[in-house]
Amino acid sequence: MALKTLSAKAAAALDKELMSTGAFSIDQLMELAGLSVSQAVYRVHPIEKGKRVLVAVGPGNNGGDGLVAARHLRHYGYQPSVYYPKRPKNDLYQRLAKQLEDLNIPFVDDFPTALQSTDHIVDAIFGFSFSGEVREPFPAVIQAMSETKLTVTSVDAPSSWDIEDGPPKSGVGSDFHPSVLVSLTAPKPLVKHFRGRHFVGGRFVAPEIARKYDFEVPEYEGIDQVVEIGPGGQKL
Ligand SMILES: NC(=O)C1=CN([C@@H]2O[C@H](COP(=O)(O)OP(=O)(O)OC[C@H]3O[C@@H](n4cnc5c(N)ncnc54)[C@H](O)[C@@H]3O)[C@@H](O)[C@H]2O)[C@H](O)CC1
Ligand SMILES: [K+]
Repeated sequence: MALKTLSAKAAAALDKELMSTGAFSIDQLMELAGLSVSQAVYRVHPIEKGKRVLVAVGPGNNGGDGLVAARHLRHYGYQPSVYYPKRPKNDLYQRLAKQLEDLNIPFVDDFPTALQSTDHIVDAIFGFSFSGEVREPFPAVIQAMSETKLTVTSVDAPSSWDIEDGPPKSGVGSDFHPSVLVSLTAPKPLVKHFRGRHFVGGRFVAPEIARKYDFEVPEYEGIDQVVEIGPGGQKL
């Protein structure tokens, strides 16, 4: 039996509800989402496999999750670097970036070059609000992640994939198949096209809210912030 999926529309509505009637702030949700991502990276790519992690950060909250993950990874002993070409002026993102600067985490300008000297990649470019064709400057980044032999961990969605229909039929992203996916709160319909290691994270949903949105909160163990499930969302 597979976990129920959450459409892009339902995921956005859930986000809104958590931050209104749910009484969460975006900072809290993003902190827990990014913490989940850092734990998934620690599981699939323990430090002994190489400390360098390149985090590709997009302009929205998916990018924010990536910034948080980079901070936690640094505290675990990794050496993250961050590609962050479109920085919103919003106070939250500025604070997250400042926290990384204070940890001496380098910001890199050229993603394909930075990819030559890393051990692992985190794709935090786009999540459930992505639509249409990938706009500049991200096509070259998606292309580089499609071609690399390194493990790519995608946050919530492989960036460039349609949230309902998966990889584009042609062009940028059509051959992007990350090895790892961390679905936040619940898998999105695109997971039917995913073949790698799959985790669910975002351990902050009350049972009542999950019931309302018709998805299941997975059975997290102990203090874990992620649960590994099957590629298409099957329970393991
Ligand atoms: N409840 C949760 O699970 C939480 C999830 N979080 C994360 O938030 C993202 C969704 O964030 P949102 O800000 O709504 O959008 P995105 O980051 O997916 O992207 C929006 C961003 O991207 C630009 N954009 C859209 N399409 C394109 C395109 N074709 N080309 C270029 N740019 C594009 C758009 O303009 C915006 O700037 C979710 O997936 C989770 O990762 C929260 O962190 C916590 C709660
Ligand atoms: K992503």
